[in-house]
This record gives sequence, structure tokens and C-alpha cells, in this order.
Amino acid sequence: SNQTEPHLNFRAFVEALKQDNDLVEINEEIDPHLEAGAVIRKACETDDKAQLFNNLKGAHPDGFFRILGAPASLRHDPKQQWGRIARHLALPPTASMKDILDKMLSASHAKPIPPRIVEDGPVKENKLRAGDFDLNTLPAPLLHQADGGKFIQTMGMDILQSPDGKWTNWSISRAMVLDSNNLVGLIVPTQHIGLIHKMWSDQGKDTPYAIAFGAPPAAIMAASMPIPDGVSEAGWTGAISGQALDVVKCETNDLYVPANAEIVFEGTICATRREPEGPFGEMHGYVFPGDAKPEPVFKVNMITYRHGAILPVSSCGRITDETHTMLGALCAAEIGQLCRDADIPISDAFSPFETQVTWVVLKVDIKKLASMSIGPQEFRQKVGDLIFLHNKAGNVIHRLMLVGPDIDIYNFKDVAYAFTTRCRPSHDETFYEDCYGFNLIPYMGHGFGPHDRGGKVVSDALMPSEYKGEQNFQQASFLHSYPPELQESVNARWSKWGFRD
Ligand SMILES: Cc1cc2c3c(c1C)C(C)(C)C[C@H]1C[C@@H](C)[C@]4(C(=O)NC(=O)N=C4N2C[C@H](O)[C@H](O)[C@H](O)COP(=O)(O)O)N31
Ligand SMILES: [K+]
Ligand SMILES: [Mn+2]
Repeated sequence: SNQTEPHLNFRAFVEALKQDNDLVEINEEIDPHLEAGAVIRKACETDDKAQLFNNLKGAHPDGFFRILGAPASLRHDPKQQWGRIARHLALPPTASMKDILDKMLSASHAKPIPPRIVEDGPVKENKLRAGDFDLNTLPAPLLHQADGGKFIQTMGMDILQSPDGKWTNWSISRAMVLDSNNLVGLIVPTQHIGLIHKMWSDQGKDTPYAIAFGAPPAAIMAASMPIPDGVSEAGWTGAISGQALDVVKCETNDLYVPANAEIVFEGTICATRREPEGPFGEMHGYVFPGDAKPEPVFKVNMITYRHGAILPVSSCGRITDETHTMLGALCAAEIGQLCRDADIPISDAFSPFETQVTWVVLKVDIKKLASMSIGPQEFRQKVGDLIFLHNKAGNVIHRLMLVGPDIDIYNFKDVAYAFTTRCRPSHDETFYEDCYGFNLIPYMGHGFGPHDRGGKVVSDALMPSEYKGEQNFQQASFLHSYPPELQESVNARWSKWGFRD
């Protein structure tokens, strides 16, 4: 495999972070029991550099494995806030979140470029067959003190294929070490990993899987995105990167994995056996100690890895980490696309981190809205039914908020300003109780109401005039209440007068 660009080669991606001065290398011994997780967590909460742990306590003599923490979290420099994520797509470090999401959506109606099969690759440099390894001896991290196990799988790419071979799905779903050669992992039935696992289980068969850790960055972005049922993320990845991804065949099953992945686990997900899984410090910022639930067992039959292998890790929780920058943002992007495909005039969509990605804010093109001659009640219903009832992309979202053209949906101050002043509680909202509910949200799975149903709302922060395509109001702000030439002339003299730049 000769794919060496950072968006198609995880090792090159790590090098690129180093070049960007966006990497801290820690060569002193770090304990994967909480210490690594604590460093990653603090870096996520302070938007500091990515962390490469080169010397984990308990690593094998050949160094297997190292850890890269927070592979897609935020940069502190406001001019490069999304730079680490931009690197996943060969976009400039100054790219905006809209540039990133539009790049991911560019494959929505493009021709897929399927992967290219190669005979060999770096991922085959070391091979451990069953009996050659004991998962308990790997430096798998305990990421939060109340976690139910060592979550070795937080940023690997789960690879499953439908029994008819027509659909190969790439996604991310957590899994922890169970014993010497088994993992136990969360399988949400409505996710594609759940749908495909059920196809095999219904035939009484275990599900062949592979997990590619340190997959090409462009691939892990597609893996984190709720692209439509039946669509292979590999082809999507090819379309957004403009070239076929090199893949190589697994040793113990017929699945293909990225040829330059850092580490690959190959195995089968048991059709029936379940073991206690979790709890895990999750994307909404909570752990409920002792809250383990039965989940399927992932048998590990084979491990292959490249020299100097690096395990990417998301120590998720309070903002901001990969469950917000990838899961939340990509889910919002797909929701915006679904609306446009249904002739609902949404020009932009984002999931604010301050909502722990439980909201998606939809920017409405009010000129097009006016031409629909539709009232607020009917419009809210149209959006809510499409996203909450008819598409899995809405499953993890519990509030859809509609806003007009003057709101910057990537700035929560703007979102809060619109929500608190333009959306009248209850009157301007449509609630959904008979729909899929996301039980990882604390007020759902650990709340007062039904754990798996309902709890959703479409909150309309569009004002009556906006349904006619106008805004009969102006923001009382510097940007909106003064002629542009006056703004320019004030800005030109600002620092000369002695104000801050
Ligand atoms: C980027 C990311 C996405 C995650 C998860 C994580 C990260 C970092 C970690 C592992 C850190 C935390 C948990 C959080 C948890 C939600 C879950 C999961 O355990 N199970 C699940 O079903 N979905 C998860 N997703 C979302 C999932 O990848 C997307 O929904 C994707 O569209 C699925 O692909 P398909 O559409 O093809 O089905 N994990
Ligand atoms: K996916
Ligand atoms: Mn999928």
C-alpha cells in the first residue's frame, strides 16, 4: 500500500500533527490505569494538543502498543479551532466546521469509489494468532475510575458485512476487555452494527467482524457519520478523498481492512452470548457506577499490527472530544442533508457542544420558507416527523431548533440568544413522545420517564415575519444596528484609540 497522505494514513496523520505543533509526546512511563485517561481528559477540557504516549506501563517488549489521545478534538488557537479534524480530510488547518461538514456531505450524491484490494500492507507486519496473545496483558486503558472495564475500543473502526456480502459497514462502537481473548461491546440495535449483527444472528450464525484501530482518518470520519442504510462507508470515503482506499484481506475471515491501519482485531460477535458491559464515561459527560448491562461478546481470533503500533483513544465525557466533534457534528450534517433532500429549506446544521450534542440547530432559508406558504405548526411537524420518526440519523438528537439567517449556528451565544428570545415555550414547540429515545442521555436511560421512547422536541425560533421571508427586527448589536461603513471606520480607529485589538 503506498497511500501516505495524512488523511489516508494514520501514521502520516500523527506526523502531520507533529509538524502542526499539535502533538505532545510523552516518553516517561504512563500507566494506562487511569493516568493516560486523565491526561487525555484534561487536554480535551482545555483544548490542548493531542497526546502520544510512547511508553505505556505494561506495553509488550516490542512496544505494542502506544496510545494517541484525542485524535479529533479541538485546537486552542481560534484560527485553527478545527485544524485537527481538518487534517482528517486534507483540508487546510484554518478550515471552518462548515467546510468540514460540506466536505463530508460532498459524497451524498457522488459516485462511490470502492476500495482497492492489495496483497499486503503495514498492518500485516506483526501477527498474533489465538493463543499468542492475552488481552489482559495489553496496556488497554481504564479511562474513567467508574468504568466497568478497560475500554480498548473507543476510536477503532468496526467492520461488518451483511451475509449477502452487498453491504460492508464501517462504524464506531465502544468495547471493553472481557477476558484473555474476548471483548464485550455496546451494540445499539438501530445502529448499522446492530442491524447487520441481527442478520447473522437470525441465521443462527456468529457475525464475522474486524476492528481497525488507527484507520485512515478520512475513513474514521465516515465511520462516525450516520450515512444511509445499505451504503458502504468505504465507497463514501473514496468519494470524499477522490481515490480508492487500499484494503487487505483479514487472516481469519473474508473481511477487508485498511492496509495501513495501526492494529486490527479479527473475530466473531457471538450470536447469543452476552456479558455485563459498561458503564463507560460517556459522550454526555456522565458515568453511573455499577450500571453494567448485558451486551454481545466479541471473540478475538487474531491480532495484526504494524511496527510501533498506535492505539487511538477517545477519553470522552464533558466537552470537547470526538463524540462531540465527530459524532455530533456529522450527525447534524446528515440531518441537514436529509432535510434538503426532502425539500425542507435547511441551509446549514450543527450540534452545539454546549448541549453535549443533544440538540441540532437548523438554519432555515426564510425566502424559500415563505414560498412554501406553510405555517409554524405544520413546518415543525414536517421537520420533526422526517428526523425523529423516519431516519436513524435523528436517533441521538432530542431537540431540533429552527433559526433564521442572522444566527451563527456555530456560536452558542447566538443560538442561546435566539432560543431564549424567539421560541415561546410550548406554544412554539412540537413534542414527540412516540418515537425512538436515546437511552445514553441521562434524563432518558437514568431519568423519570420511559428510558427508550420519546423525550424529543422541535423548538421553533423563527418569528412570524420570517415565515413571510422577512425579519421585522434588527439585532441591537454593533454588527446589525449600524451602517457597514460606520462599522468599518470605527474598527479602523479602534486600537488607535486604545481599545483592545
Ligand atoms: C466518534 C464516536 C462515535 C460513537 C462512539 C464513540 C465515538 C468516539 C465512543 C466509542 C467514544 C463512545 C460511544 C458513544 C456511543 C453513541 C457509540 C457507541 O458505543 N455505540 C454506538 O452505537 N455509537 C457510538 N458512536 C456513534 C456512531 O459511531 C455513529 O452513530 C455512526 O453513525 C454509527 O455508524 P452507522 O451509521 O454506520 O451505524 N460510541
Ligand atoms: K457510519
Ligand atoms: Mn453505516
